[in-house]
Amino acid sequence: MTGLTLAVPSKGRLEELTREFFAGEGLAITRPGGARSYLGALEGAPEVTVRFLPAGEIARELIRGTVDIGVTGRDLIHETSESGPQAVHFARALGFGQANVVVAVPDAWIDVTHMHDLADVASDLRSRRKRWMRIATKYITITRQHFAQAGIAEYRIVESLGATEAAPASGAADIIVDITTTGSTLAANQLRVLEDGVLLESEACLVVSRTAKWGGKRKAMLDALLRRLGAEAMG
Ligand SMILES: Nc1ncnc2c1ncn2[C@@H]1O[C@H](COP(=O)(O)OP(=O)(O)OP(=O)(O)O)[C@@H](O)[C@H]1O
Ligand SMILES: O=P(O)(O)OC[C@H]1O[C@H](OP(=O)(O)OP(=O)(O)O)[C@H](O)[C@@H]1O
Repeated sequence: MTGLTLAVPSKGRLEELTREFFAGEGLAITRPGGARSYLGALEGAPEVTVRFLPAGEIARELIRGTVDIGVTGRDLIHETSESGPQAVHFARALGFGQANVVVAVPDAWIDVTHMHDLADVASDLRSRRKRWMRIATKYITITRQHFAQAGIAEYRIVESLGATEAAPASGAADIIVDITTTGSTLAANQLRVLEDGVLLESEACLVVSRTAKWGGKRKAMLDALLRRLGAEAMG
């Protein structure tokens, strides 16, 4: 395989803005097979094959080395695997898709303002109520990593794939780890971000796989493409 594979979001909030980014750099994405086709091209860069994939799949394939370059959220690289960030090179932040992964607690927990307060809540629940503190999230890897760093081990994750903010009020969990942009969903559900509760600041990025095979002419092609896209070379 001598050409380069570029994966771009096939749907969701990053799709349109990714298309605008490439067009703005003079390398418009084309989809000769029509809207339902999963293969495309970059106008003016015939060495590149475009693949249309969901953002989460792009993160997985970049880490595995089965696509060379991709556009996905920084959070999805961190969430896919703890070693994900080492398997890729973040070549350029794209200025859209901004969101923070945060720890939020019910507004009513007035004494709980920092991560270290959660450690107290967790051990209190264990010793007095004989149960674990429950965290609703779809960000399991990021939650485990940051709670371990904060020295908090007494909790259980309740996996939540949608409407995570509803979990504390419904009794499905005590607190949440989720993404927020404007904060309005958290506020509408009477939840508050801890003062040191921003676990990750994310945005859409142009990402290069370090685990792909970079022999032969492919590294030179990559360097040239990154230059055209105003992105940082992979060292
Ligand atoms: N308000 C937001 N809520 C969720 N994700 C957001 C938000 N703002 C930006 N993002 C980013 O968008 C990316 C998620 O895109 P993705 O296409 O997987 O999800 P989506 O647009 O919600 O579609 P779906 O959930 O239907 O798969 C993540 O990198 C995430 O950080
Ligand atoms: O801080 P805010 O600006 O309120 O945005 C945050 C919310 O937006 C996203 O949900 P969305 O409604 O897009 O649904 P989805 O996660 O299922 O795509 C995210 O999961 C949060 O619930």
